Order: sequence, then structure tokens, then C-alpha cells
Amino acid sequence: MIVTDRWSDSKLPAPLLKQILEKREFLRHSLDAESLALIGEDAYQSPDDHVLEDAIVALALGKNVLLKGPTGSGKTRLAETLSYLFGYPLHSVNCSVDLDAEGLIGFKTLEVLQGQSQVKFVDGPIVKAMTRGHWLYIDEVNMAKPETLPLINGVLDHRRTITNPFTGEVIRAKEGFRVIAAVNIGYVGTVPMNEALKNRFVVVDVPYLAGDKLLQLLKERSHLSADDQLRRFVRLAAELQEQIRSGQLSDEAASVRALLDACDLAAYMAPLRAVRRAIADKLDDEREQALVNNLAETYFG
Ligand SMILES: Nc1ncnc2c1ncn2[C@@H]1O[C@H](COP(=O)(O)OP(=O)(O)OP(=O)(O)O)[C@@H](O)[C@H]1O
Repeated sequence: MIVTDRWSDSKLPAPLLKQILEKREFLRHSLDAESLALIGEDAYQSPDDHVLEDAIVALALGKNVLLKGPTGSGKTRLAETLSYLFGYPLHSVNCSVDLDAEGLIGFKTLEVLQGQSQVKFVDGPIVKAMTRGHWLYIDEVNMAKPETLPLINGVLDHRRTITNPFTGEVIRAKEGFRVIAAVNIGYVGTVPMNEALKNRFVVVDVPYLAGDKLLQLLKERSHLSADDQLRRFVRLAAELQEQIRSGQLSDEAASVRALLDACDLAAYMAPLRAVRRAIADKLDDEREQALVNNLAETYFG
């Protein structure tokens, strides 16, 4: 499967599309086989005509893009696919760990050169992306600590500059620099996002794949090949999403990541056991585990 095919009937403005396609053509010749296998053949599949295209248009116009969606809906894969399409390397940072200024900007260290020790600054992901004109992916941006937010806000600002608190240097982003951020927003239990931060983004919702598109993904990317079973998994996924919407299950129950795991396992073990191991047993609540197992029973029992 090649990404180009999906773009032949694109509704994007012709010059923009041409620019992107030319870039990708160039990349296909210059990237090593491993990177191509990762992005080219494992590209993000858009649930409808708009998710991928709207993100492309926003980024082409120089906007910051916020990907909003439940866990395992493909946000990271979408960011990787976008950076591949445009041809800019992606530097990632995750706000859910104890992220501080050093984790974002970098840190000072001692370096010994010809017997002389000297202080050297090791660039963090923000500085790398800004100074090289690359892209920055900020995962779980709504989890950033209050003291980290001003740093992120500064980067997103139209001036695209930040002052390195460790060196006093003013860092200006090079042409090409873009920011894609992601938030895990499920049907329930959303962590609110700081207003000033939210304000600096164009939002693209990233829902779970469903129906034929999900079937296609499971067929192409899991070990399971039996069509009948794959279709049952798609129906189970729809049911799980329904239960999440009605508050009976927590969001992670319908993660496409977990579904891919379940299909992989089901190629080698009974599907009920595959669902238990890949989906049900990961849930904390025993009542939810039982619900998933019962639903699986109706499709695979
Ligand atoms: N629409 C999609 N197109 C292609 N792959 C997808 C899609 N949705 C999910 N996946 C697959 O599901 C797995 C999880 O995707 P990914 O890590 O991008 O999700 P995420 O939304 O970033 O998750 P999290 O919020 O938990 O970090 C990956 O293997 C990815 O390839």
C-alpha cells in the first residue's frame, strides 16, 4: 500500500497538493527502507475525508495543530504521517511524565576536550526542533505542569521565540518549524486544558476508525486473516464504543491499539481468550472486565 494512491482524488488546492506530493516523491528516494516501511506502509488512515486533509491544510498555513481524541485512536501515527508527508523530522516530548524545563529545552553538562573541561549545552526537543526548522510533537499537552506552560506557550506564540532560561539565549524558530500537540480526550473523564494554551491551536478531532475502514486496517496490519473473524472484531469494536458512550466502559476499552493486539492474538488462540488478554484484563474495574467478556461471548461464543 502506498500513500500516494489515497491522494489521487484529493480536494486540496492543486499547488499545495503538488508541493506535498513532490516532497514525498523526493523523500521516497532518499529515505531508507526501514523509515519507509514505518511511515509509508503504516500510514495513518483517515476515518473520513477531513481529519488528514484539515491537518495538512492547517500545517501548510503555518498553524499549530492540536489532535484531540481517545487513547489509541492514531494521534501519534497521524503526527508521524504528517511529518513524513511534509518531509520534516519530528521531535517528541511527553508531558505526562515529570516534564520540566530541562526535559523541554535541554541542560548544561561538562565536556572534556583535549584535557580541558568546558560547559556544553545539550539541546532538548524544543530547541532541536526550533533551531533546525523541524517539527515538535507534544503528547498529552493538557497534563503539562503550570510552571511548564509558559515555556510551551512561548513556542506556540506567533513570534516563535523563547528565551533559554539556562543560557539567556533568545531562540528563534527556523522556517519550517511546526508544532503538533495531542490530548487524550475520551467520552468521559476529560482533563481540561489551559485556556491560553488551547487558544494557540487549530483543533483536529481524531475519532476511532469504524466500519469498513477499521476492517481494512485490521486486515492489513494484524496477523488475523479470516474475514469472518475480522468482521466480528469490527462489530465488537462498535459495541464497545457504544458502551463507552453510555458510560458503561472506560475509554481505553475501544482503543484501536488494543483491538490490533486482540486480532494478532486471535490468529493463534481462541478469540475469546484473545479479547480477554488484549482488552478485558487491562481494565481496572472487574465489572467492566465482565462486560467486555460477555460482549465478546455474543460475537465469538
Ligand atoms: N486511523 C489509524 N490509522 C492507522 N493506524 C491507526 C489508526 N488508529 C489507530 N492506529 C494504530 O493503533 C496504534 C495506536 O495508535 P497511536 O499510538 O497513534 O494512538 P494515540 O492516539 O497516539 O494513542 P495514545 O493517546 O494512547 O498515545 C498504532 O499501532 C496505530 O498504527
